[in-house]
Amino acid sequence: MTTSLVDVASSDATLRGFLHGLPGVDRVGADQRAAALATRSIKTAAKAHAIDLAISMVDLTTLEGADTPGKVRAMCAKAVHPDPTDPSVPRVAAVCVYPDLVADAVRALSGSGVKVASVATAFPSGRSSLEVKVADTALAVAAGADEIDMVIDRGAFLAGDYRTVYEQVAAVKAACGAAHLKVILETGELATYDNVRRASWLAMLAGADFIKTSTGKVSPAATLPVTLIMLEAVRDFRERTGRVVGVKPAGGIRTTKDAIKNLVLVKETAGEDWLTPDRFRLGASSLLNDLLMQRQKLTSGRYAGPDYFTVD
Ligand SMILES: O=C[C@H](O)COP(=O)(O)O
Repeated sequence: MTTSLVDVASSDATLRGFLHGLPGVDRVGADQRAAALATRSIKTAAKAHAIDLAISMVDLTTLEGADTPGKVRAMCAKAVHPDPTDPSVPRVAAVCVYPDLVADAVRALSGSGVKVASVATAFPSGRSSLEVKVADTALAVAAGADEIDMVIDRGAFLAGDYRTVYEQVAAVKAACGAAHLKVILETGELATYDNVRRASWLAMLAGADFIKTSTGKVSPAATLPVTLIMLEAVRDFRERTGRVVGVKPAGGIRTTKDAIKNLVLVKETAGEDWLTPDRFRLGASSLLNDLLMQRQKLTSGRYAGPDYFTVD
């Protein structure tokens, strides 16, 4: 990290000064650029490649109060072999579950190469003490989670208390040990694009390995302009510090078209370097089946019937 960025977090005033000194986001420009990139058409060969890449980037997610070990085991089987009749379909990147279901996912995925991600830190609201957030994280990691998806304290952020957010992210990062930390900004609650840029930098300064748009519980979730702003942030952060941070849009991504629009955005904003599951994920509970259906349509020329794939 350059000296200037190390110093940024040394006091409340320097942290605030740095975040408020970031260039403002041109709202109209960001909306227009995202909309223009979303209309790019891609050739059939590129589409086949994009679908497999998107499958390999999916964090297959279930975050419902009614989740059961059985549902998680079924999801894990699908994560490893998305289409059991076609071994050429790649596995997904990770499954994402509540902390109490991590052990079930770890058992079901043993040796598969699919990572286990767990939400933590009083997901989705983030309303608990730092002690509880750290314990929530430590328990998920002890149960075998490879990745932790934490939520920021939006109340503190919006009140301008950046120090609290910074310290919470840093403490949770320490509790992660070797596990990777994704920091959820919940952009639908951040009110402005400038805040999305500030929250992205704040999370990265505090140690995030990934920045993630949303919990999936708040609308709007992963919009293209917001993902664009976050991709610019990781690009600029690497330029400034040499450190690579990933991006995970999550929430409301349901179709192959949505996934491909995201991949175009990655290529045109952060660059091709980011087109890998180590640097880009798609958090989604019900995207995978559409990717599988479109993949089959490309290979066989026709769609499978609606009952062909198991329910996401
Ligand atoms: O982290 C992922 C999200 O919770 C998934 O949201 P979704 O159900 O809208 O796909």
